Amino acid sequence: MSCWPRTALDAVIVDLDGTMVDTLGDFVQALQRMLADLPEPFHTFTVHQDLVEKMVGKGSEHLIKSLLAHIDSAQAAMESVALYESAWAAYQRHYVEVNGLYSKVYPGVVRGLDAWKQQGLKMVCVTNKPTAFAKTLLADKGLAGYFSLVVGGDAVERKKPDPMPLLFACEQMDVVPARTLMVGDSSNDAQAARAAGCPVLLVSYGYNHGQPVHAVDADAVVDSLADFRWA
Ligand SMILES: O=C(O)COP(=O)(O)O
Ligand SMILES: [Mg+2]
Repeated sequence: MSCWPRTALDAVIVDLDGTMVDTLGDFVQALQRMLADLPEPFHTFTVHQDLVEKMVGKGSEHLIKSLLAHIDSAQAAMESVALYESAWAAYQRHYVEVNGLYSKVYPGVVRGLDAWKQQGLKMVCVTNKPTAFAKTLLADKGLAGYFSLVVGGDAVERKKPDPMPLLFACEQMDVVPARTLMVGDSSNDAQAARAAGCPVLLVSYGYNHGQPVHAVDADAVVDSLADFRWA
């Protein structure tokens, strides 16, 4: 259970993948189709959801590189630039096709967002997903209207766990980090929040690199955004 005094917060920053939308299915599909465009041994590798769950969260570049290295680290290292460039281009192409089709909004998300909106809190989405993919997904899932801004992984120079995207979001909302709650699902979100000086609330159901989220330094953990309560 989380309890913040209403007077303590002016804004909320909400993470996307693993917090609002379960997107593992989209990632699996895009990665599987990307591999089909690459030579062996990548071509025939089968992508499983539990593998992707451990690799997701640090942006598309990291996800693609982690998967290629997992399949064949020696070859991935040897052909790194050319292999990565064709993988990246294929991934972008396929992700556009699958974005939102194999994903769903987690239970409690709409209730949680509605409650914050009704309280008049400013709301921004900060995700490591590329901005264009994030905006399309939020619109597709009926969540775009909650956010005055979407800061994707390509919007500023550094991604979470760096505090830069959170500080940028606070600047844009004209709020101070200490009065801005970061809501996320992983240590990336928590570390970025701590470094920016934001309080942090984590959800228990997302992707924390395959690690238990309760071990992460956070102010509170909830099983659903609908469980958020004011003190
Ligand atoms: O694309 C990713 O790496 C996931 O992004 P998010 O958890 O920051 O939304
Ligand atoms: Mg996330």
